[in-house]
Amino acid sequence: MSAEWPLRGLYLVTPDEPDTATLLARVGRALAARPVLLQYRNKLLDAAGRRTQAAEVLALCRAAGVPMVVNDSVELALDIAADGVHLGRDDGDPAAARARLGAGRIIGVSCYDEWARAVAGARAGADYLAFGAMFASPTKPAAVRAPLELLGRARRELGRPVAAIGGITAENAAQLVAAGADLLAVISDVFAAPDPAVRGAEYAAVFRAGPRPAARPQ
Ligand SMILES: Cc1ncc(COP(=O)(O)OP(=O)(O)O)c(N)n1
Ligand SMILES: Cc1ncsc1CCOP(=O)(O)O
Ligand SMILES: [Mg+2]
Repeated sequence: MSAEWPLRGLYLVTPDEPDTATLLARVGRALAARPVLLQYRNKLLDAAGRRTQAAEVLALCRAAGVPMVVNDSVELALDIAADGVHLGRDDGDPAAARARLGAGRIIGVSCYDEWARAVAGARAGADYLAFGAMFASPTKPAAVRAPLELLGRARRELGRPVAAIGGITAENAAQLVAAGADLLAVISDVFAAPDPAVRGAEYAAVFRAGPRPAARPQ
């Protein structure tokens, strides 16, 4: 499936949940919040376990009409026919990923706090550029922190949707959208909530108040 363009809204990223039934129940609730994108991410399971979970989460996303990208692995994205991939600095070259995945799939690139990575990611054909951690992250406490100003600069100068990640909550989300974030990538605040559907739905109001969407890259 193709993503609604421009990409703008809640971007859910799955937690490291080893029990697949538990994960699927949480993802099912979270999808009711109507995220614009979901990333399957698991840093604990082996490759076979990740493949099983990713394929099942993808089936839920398809039923909900939500595009799903896979963290770290172009191979896994191709294997399960996911909608794309998210790549960090250790996950391979975005231009090579584009050559393998073709034009229609989504490629997201981690830029951390580095402007040069964002410029290179845009040149390589990334569909969105991700910055962060914006706040202290319960999931990744050692993640480098990125300044808020990078969001607006990337939005103005690079013509790609800008994702913010790291420690985002429904309470601190508005300042990120006001600063230029198109996508808010969230793990704990939604998936650790008593009901991910209720918590996820709290993000919608933040986007209604934010700046206009970035133009689609050519
Ligand atoms: C939307 C989004 N932004 C950043 C990341 C982090 O990617 P990476 O640096 O490769 O770290 P891991 O997620 O692989 O631990 C992300 N996954 N998603
Ligand atoms: C993958 C990643 N990269 C930077 S922070 C982070 C984790 C975000 O999770 P949370 O929303 O729980 O802070
Ligand atoms: Mg990675």
